[in-house]
Amino acid sequence: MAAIPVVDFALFVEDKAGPDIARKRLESLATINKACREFGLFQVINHGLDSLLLSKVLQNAHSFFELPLEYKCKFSTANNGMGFVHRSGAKGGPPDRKEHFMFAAEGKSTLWPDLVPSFRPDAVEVSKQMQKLCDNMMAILSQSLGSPDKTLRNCFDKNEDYYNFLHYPGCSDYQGQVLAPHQDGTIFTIVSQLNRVPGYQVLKDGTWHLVVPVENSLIINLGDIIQVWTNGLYKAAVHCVVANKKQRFSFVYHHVAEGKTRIAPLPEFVSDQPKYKSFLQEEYLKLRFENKRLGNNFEKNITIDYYLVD
Ligand SMILES: O=C(O)CCC(=O)C(=O)O
Ligand SMILES: [Fe+2]
Repeated sequence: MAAIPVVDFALFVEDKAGPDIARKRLESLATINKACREFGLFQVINHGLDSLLLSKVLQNAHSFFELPLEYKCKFSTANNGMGFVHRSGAKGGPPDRKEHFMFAAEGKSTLWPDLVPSFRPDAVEVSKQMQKLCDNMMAILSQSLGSPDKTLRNCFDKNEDYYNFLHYPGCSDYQGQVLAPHQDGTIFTIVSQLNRVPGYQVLKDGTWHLVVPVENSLIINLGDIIQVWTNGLYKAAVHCVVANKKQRFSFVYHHVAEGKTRIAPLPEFVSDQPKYKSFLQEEYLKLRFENKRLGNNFEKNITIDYYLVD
């Protein structure tokens, strides 16, 4: 089975020099390039996120999700997928066996659970650290494409990130998918498998690969927008979560360009014809959300293929 590469980010974030470091960086960039073309995904260690903070985030998520459903439902907003959502998934298809609590990273309007007082400060702090990692990651991904550091970052002015705490209850009598296969409508998504219970899988050449949680690692999962910018060179990861006997917690950070950003293939990645028409980020997210909510046909959820040039 093809292994999912684990990249040591210390090579990039630490201020070191020397021929050995330069060579290792080039090797890692080649590893990232291959993984992004084949899986749309890789793992990173030494990413700069505070591991103690992530263990507090896990504790907070644990404390919140074990509260009564009635209390958690006070944090449902129902209009844009933000807030608490008990079981989601496209109508007409099986519901996902999970609950989640989603926030806009700017954090303006979402209510915070008063019964878990550390939830908010810890989430705000981890989101700040994630933002820094996103900026570094954009530069590294650009380098991995053989382009200047700012190439991908110059595609948008501002970002509108959001993040999500997920809880998958343990399943003793079910072994299928608990989160349906999908690609994220993001630039990329960073996933922390908080309590290291396996479940996250990625699809490659028709086979699902389990992304085994490595201690203190994060999954970098490319989304549709990088796929469009690179005209299909880098893939958005097709991923799902499968059941585990143990309950599973994850923290997922979605790096997203501001709604008014126009998305189109970058000329440097188009040799013949652009594969995608241009569109607004907000238009795509709205289409995806409405399609999911109306769920007129489970098989026909809107994906990035909607913008393929005929
Ligand atoms: O919970 C996970 O590990 C993955 C969640 C996910 O794919 C998503 O929220 O888009
Ligand atoms: Fe996802």
